[in-house]
Amino acid sequence: MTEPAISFQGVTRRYPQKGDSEVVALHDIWLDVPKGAITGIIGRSGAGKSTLLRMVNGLERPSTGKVIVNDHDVGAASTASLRRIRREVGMIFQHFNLLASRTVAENIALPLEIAGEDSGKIAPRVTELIERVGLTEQADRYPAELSGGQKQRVGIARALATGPRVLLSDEATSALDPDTTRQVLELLHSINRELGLTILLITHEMAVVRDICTQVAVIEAGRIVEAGDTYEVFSKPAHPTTRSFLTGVTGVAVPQFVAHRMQETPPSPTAEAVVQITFIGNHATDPMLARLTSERGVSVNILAGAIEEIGTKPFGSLIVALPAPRLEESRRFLEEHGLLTEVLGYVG
Ligand SMILES: Nc1ncnc2c1ncn2[C@@H]1O[C@H](COP(=O)(O)OP(=O)(O)OP(=O)(O)O)[C@@H](O)[C@H]1O
Repeated sequence: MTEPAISFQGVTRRYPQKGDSEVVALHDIWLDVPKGAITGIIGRSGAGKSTLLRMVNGLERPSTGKVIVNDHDVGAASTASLRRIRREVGMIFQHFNLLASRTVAENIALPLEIAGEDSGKIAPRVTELIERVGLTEQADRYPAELSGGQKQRVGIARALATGPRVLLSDEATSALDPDTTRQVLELLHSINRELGLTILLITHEMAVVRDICTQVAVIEAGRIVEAGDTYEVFSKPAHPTTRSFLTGVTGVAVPQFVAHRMQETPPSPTAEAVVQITFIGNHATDPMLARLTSERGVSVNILAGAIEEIGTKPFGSLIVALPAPRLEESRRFLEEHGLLTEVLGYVG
């Protein structure tokens, strides 16, 4: 691998609490973020995502270990070199963090003013950035007059103003509706491609990872539990946390007529188990379900399903009902053939 853009080397972050106790927000993190890629860090609330991201621009410092960004040791940087590093690392936020009293153009100009850029150079640079994010008509509007998606475009243009090599994204689409989310992710993707910018984003949504990340790291209780190429991790998720993020990602739901009857344990000896089956790549479910019936004599009832793509590769989910007494045997059969299964409940 070529030199990584960001390298976490044995990073631990402790927060002292009252008395002798402490919170260990990050525990011995080793992670390389490749140059020019889009890397996603996914984890539940409190897993340590923000702490990890904030290490990259020096808003947090490691208690032990090193964070190397474009060859700078950020944790050990002086205030002056931290200022230089921050020019190379842009950041966008869930709630945009725009100044309400400044127009779109003035918000985007701000980092250039702070960096002491010549005033003659600021206006053309701002125009170029506004064009890049598609806000030419909104240049003189104030944040309150913009939609959420437009506000995030201003955030992106502002983060790009000083020509960073790395862009950090802190849940940048969490406050947006699905259509706007898709547009903002497409913009990030095109910036990554056209400027060769390294993007490191944190999210709690696997759909964001599926849509634009080529690399993913799963974080749980301050530890990286799984990391690698997105498609590889999606194809062979080893950790239960990764699997639970994956089974939720297709948005396939149990139909209402089943959902309202579902229970946590089998209500009768003839009950059926409702199972979500997730499949990736070339594992076609149809033959596997047909084989479960023909070879094992298990009848399978399909309740819902959808197929999507990661990059150009298929990724799908089915919800089926099958006889509860045959559940464990059926799950083993499907999992041995590369499908993921999760029991959602039982119906009588
Ligand atoms: N300044 C702080 N002082 C004490 N504890 C902190 C501090 N910042 C974070 N923590 C703790 O560290 C852990 C990780 O927090 P962090 O904000 O990094 O998680 P997260 O994955 O970003 O969560 P969320 O998605 O909810 O933002 C949590 O247990 C949190 O309470």
